[in-house]
Order: sequence, then structure tokens, then C-alpha cells
Amino acid sequence: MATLSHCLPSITSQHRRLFFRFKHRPIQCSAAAERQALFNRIAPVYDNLNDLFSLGNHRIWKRMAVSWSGAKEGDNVLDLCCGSGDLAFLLSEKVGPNGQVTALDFSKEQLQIAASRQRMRFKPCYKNIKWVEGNAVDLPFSDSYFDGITIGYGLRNVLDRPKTMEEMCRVLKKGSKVSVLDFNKSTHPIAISFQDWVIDNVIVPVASGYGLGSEYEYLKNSIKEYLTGDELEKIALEAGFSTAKHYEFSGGLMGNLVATR
Ligand SMILES: C/C(=C\Cc1cc(O)c2ccccc2c1O)CCC[C@H](C)CCC[C@H](C)CCCC(C)C
Ligand SMILES: C[S@@+](CC[C@H](N)C(=O)[O-])C[C@H]1O[C@@H](n2cnc3c(N)ncnc32)[C@H](O)[C@@H]1O
Repeated sequence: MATLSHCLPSITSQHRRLFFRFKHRPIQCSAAAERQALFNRIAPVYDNLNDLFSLGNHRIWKRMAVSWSGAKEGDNVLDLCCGSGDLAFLLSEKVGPNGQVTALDFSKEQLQIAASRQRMRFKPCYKNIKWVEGNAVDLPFSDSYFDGITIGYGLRNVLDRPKTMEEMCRVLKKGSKVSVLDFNKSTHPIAISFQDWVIDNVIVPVASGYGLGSEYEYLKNSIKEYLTGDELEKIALEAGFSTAKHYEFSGGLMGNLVATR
């Protein structure tokens, strides 16, 4: 059984207590383990490259996603596939000291960075964040537990998206929302060509300079294999959500699914 505390020699006991034990199944499937390893490898440069490649725009997109989740003061919310914690920190400010944020990811390196950011940029409300090492397809939470969920650039990367949708529906209270932010799998030829051109000619060459060329090649392929807005709405309804609406923005490059349990 893996506990994150074994892998975190540099964090304080206060922060170590913030991690739950990962009681659920360890990652056994080799495809999932490869993906986990990829996100561990990019963790040290992940935040800086997001700022650089999106010209800071990812911060705006993440604020929009939090707003779409309907999270409010005092809520108990989940940020799934939290990575280095951007959405969790925004949720923390939104729900305030009387609320609670649980932020889950399967990458130890990303969680380690999230915890160190929590220490360094300390705001009183950040005490309300708990970091959890776990798998999005098998959530360690009881039914109807959360008032809202965000998942930013996460659903595209999980191997079993319908199961992840079902899990999110299961742990949400009735009437509460999930906000799923990601690249939009556009059907417009100009948006597709622009996205491909930027990734091939800017993102992959720059990332190659950090030894991460293949990791960012994966990003391009994962967008191609992702779901369109219509397909996302369909899997949300099939998973048990009562309504589902996908919004496109930033010239059709990004998309956000909002589904209500
Ligand atoms: C925060 C963003 C992406 C996170 C992200 C998601 C993934 O699945 C990855 C997989 C593998 C490697 C890295 C990632 C990853 O970083 C969104 C913004 C960051 C993008 C890298 C920037 C995308 C640029 C657009 C194609 C065009 C930008 C136009 C902008 C308005 C200037
Ligand atoms: C592109 S990052 C997004 C991080 C963060 N949400 C953000 O917007 O910056 C995708 C994250 O999903 C996590 N992830 C992918 N598949 C997962 C799974 N099955 N269970 C838990 N986390 C997963 C990765 O470890 C990675 O941190």
C-alpha cells in the first residue's frame, strides 16, 4: 500500500498530515502507469510552461471553470486531477475558511509541488485544502459527498472517461455541478490547423529544450483523441447527470462542459 508520506522527505509533518492514505487500488495497468510517469516527469516545469505557452491565459480559463462549478462560500468541493493545484487554490478562495477543498491526483510529483506552493503562497483560507493521492476512475469518497467538482485538463488524460464521469456523478450531491475544462476538440479546420501549428512549431520545440519533446507530442495526440463537445455532453448524460452543456471559448481552442447531477 502506497502512502505519499514515504515519498515526501522535504515536507513538514503538518503538510504530511494533509495527505490521505491511498487506500484504493495501486495503479496496475501499464498504460495508466506510463501516463502517471509522464505527469511526474513534466511536473518541475509544468506551471512555467503553461504560463509561457498560453501567455498567461490558462489562469483566466481556470477562473472561468471555477465559476462554472457553482462553488460558493462554505461548500465542500473536489478538484479532480488537480496537478500542481491551480484550480484547488482558486476553489479555496471561493469556498473560504468555512469550506473544504479536496484535491486529488495520481502524480506524486505534481502533489508535492502543490503542497510546496500551498506552503509558500500561504493565505489563511489555503488551510482548507487537503491533497489526496488517488485514481480518478475509483474515487475514495462516499456517495453525494461534494457540493461541486472541477476537473481541469484531466478528463482527456484518464483512460476510462465514462467511468470517471460516473464516479464524479456518484460523489456529487443532487443538484450540484461538475465543471470540466479542457482543450476543445474543434471541428473547425482553421482552429484545428492553428492548434496543430502552435504545438508543432512552438510547444514541442521549446519543450524539447527541456528534454520533454515526446511529452508535449502526447499533448497533441491526446487532443486529437479527445471528445467533441457533443460527445462530452452525451457521456455526461449517460453517466447519470440530468443536464449537460458544453461551451467553447478563446476562438474555439478551449472548452468547458458543465453538467448537473
Ligand atoms: C493549462 C493548459 C494545459 C495543461 C496541459 C494539459 C495536458 O494534458 C498536457 C499533457 C502533456 C504535456 C503538457 C500538458 C499540459 O500542459 C492549457 C494551456 C497550455 C498549453 C500548453 C498552451 C496551448 C496553446 C494553444 C494551442 C494556443 C494558445 C493560444 C493562446 C491564446 C496564446
Ligand atoms: C494536464 S494536468 C492538469 C492539472 C491541473 N488540473 C491544471 O489544470 O493545471 C492533468 C493531471 O491529471 C492527472 N491525472 C491523469 N489521469 C489521472 C487519473 N486516472 N487519476 C488521477 N489523476 C490523473 C495527472 O497526474 C495530471 O496531474
